[in-house]
Amino acid sequence: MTTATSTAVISVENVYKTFGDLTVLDGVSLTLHDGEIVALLGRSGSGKSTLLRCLAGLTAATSGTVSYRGDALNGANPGVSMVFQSFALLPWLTVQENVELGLQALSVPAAQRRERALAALDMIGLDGFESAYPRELSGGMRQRVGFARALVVEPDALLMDEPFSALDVLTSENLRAELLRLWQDPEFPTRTGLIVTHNIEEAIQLADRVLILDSNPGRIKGELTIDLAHPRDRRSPEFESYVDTVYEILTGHARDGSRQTIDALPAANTGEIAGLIELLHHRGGSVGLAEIADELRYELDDLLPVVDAVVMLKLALPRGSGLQLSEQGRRFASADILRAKEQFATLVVEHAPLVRGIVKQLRRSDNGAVRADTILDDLRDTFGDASARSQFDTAVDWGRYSELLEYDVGTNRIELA
Ligand SMILES: Nc1ncnc2c1ncn2[C@@H]1O[C@H](COP(=O)(O)OP(=O)(O)OP(=O)(O)O)[C@@H](O)[C@H]1O
Repeated sequence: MTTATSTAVISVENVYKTFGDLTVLDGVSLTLHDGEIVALLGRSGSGKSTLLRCLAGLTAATSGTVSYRGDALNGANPGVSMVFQSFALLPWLTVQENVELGLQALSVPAAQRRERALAALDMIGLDGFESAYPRELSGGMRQRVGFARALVVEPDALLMDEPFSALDVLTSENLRAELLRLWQDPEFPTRTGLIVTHNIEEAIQLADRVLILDSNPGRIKGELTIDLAHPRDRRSPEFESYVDTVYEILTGHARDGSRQTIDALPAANTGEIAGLIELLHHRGGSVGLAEIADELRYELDDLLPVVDAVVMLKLALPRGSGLQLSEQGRRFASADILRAKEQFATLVVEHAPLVRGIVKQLRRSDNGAVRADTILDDLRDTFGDASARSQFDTAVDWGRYSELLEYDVGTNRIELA
């Protein structure tokens, strides 16, 4: 991995991508330079995979341009290979045949295909597994095949969509380290890479530059150059300080008001919310998010909705890269269960317009009850099919806990508690 030069391998200029009414990418621009590894971080649904597919030319942007070495793409990007979270191997082909596939598409003669596939398998530590079938291999070995298949064509740039997230911690650690070793070898032909990940530490460990994507709609929210020599020590204060900075950017609340779903409930249940407040209370009221994630072994996508929820309900306030318990939060943590529920009800009515709206609807109805389907349909109109169910589940959970409402699955009715 060398210092990035200014030669652009892939450029994305002002790309918009919509699916029907949903704007997934909203004017995204980025350049992938020769010789650099870039990590793309963002919450679930922020459009990371969509952006990666635009770079690969697998999805056309609704507007804006994607160029490979100066030429605007019109179809698949000829300079890239991809590695997927799901490995995407063909189960009826051997390891060797899977790796040869990419070369077949390039019409490389059979003898050369065989030779190059063997060399790629050797390089990635799969020597001896040529005739195995994917089902005979562990997840880590299968992903090695995924890497060998992508690298055998010696692509200009490697695009990776969460390549390690289906692997256990040790296996992914091991494969990441090997990939870094390959990248540091000056003979390694693929010099440029983009990796989509949920994992902040993974991003900082691998990348020269980390881009943070905002959601609803997806925009580049922040960028961080990682100025640390390899191998990078996760426990070093410099590494930890980069982790904190990423959290700060990810949870930053300086938005320009264009969020479509400003009233959406974060997908956090009341058990998690109470648990986080308890943890903050035990820690004297203030904790860094990196520390919380570490302690709870929470992935980014587990932690951020709970953080959003406690901030939304004003139980805690964002403070730099951490959280600070509010006066309300302190009272909530010290209260007995009955008082805690009462307080939660007040906060929900005050700060969660969606739950407040449902309670109002129940009060306006003749008998204090509404069919759950009616509420789900309303949520579909506002949030779309994909998010309506999770909004419903969260609203019901918050409403039940605070004893504002009851939900009977049998009769499909929601009613005032
Ligand atoms: N082909 C499609 N048709 C309709 N909506 C889509 C399509 N592909 C993606 N989306 C929507 O676009 C949004 C962004 O999806 P995308 O997979 O790019 O996000 P992501 O950041 O990669 O998410 P994750 O981290 O969960 O993989 C989501 O709301 C998703 O439902």
